[in-house]
Amino acid sequence: MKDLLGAHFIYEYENSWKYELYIKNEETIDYRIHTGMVAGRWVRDQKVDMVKLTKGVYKLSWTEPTGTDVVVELMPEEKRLHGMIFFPKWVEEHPEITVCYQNDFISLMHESREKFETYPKHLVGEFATIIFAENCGINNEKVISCAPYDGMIADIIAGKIVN
Ligand SMILES: C=Cc1ccc(O)c(OC)c1
Repeated sequence: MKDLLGAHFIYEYENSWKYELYIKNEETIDYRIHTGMVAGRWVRDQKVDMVKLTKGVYKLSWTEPTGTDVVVELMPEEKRLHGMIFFPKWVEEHPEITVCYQNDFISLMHESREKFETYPKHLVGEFATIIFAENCGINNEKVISCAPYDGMIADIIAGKIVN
């Protein structure tokens, strides 16, 4: 797992959704969603299950306060990953509720998952290409510390944002 800890990735799913992931430590991730169904959403301190499946292949699995479940299989050396997202029905119907800095809206997520429908779930499984990778060290609170904005990925790739 050592090689993965502190990793900061930006990747594009084959459906064009662009996500940013920071592996803060062995049990925690931060992330930002730049484009796609819930573009603008960002999250810190999501607890995850992290395992190394074999050399160069890692699996991250977690369940979110919205009720969304996610499994991401990372193959950093191939610059590839596969993500499987299990959205409750309500997130597909009201994605805008989840577009926020979630840490400030945990009770709204919990209320919404009770108020609206869970089933049938909306599954999105896609491969993605890793377009940016660096290591920012573990427990770096600066990596994901503001909302995503248009052009942010270009700024990060250009080295205009230093953590
Ligand atoms: C729903 C969250 C979610 C889904 C897919 C991802 O690759 C991800 O990375 C941080 C997060």
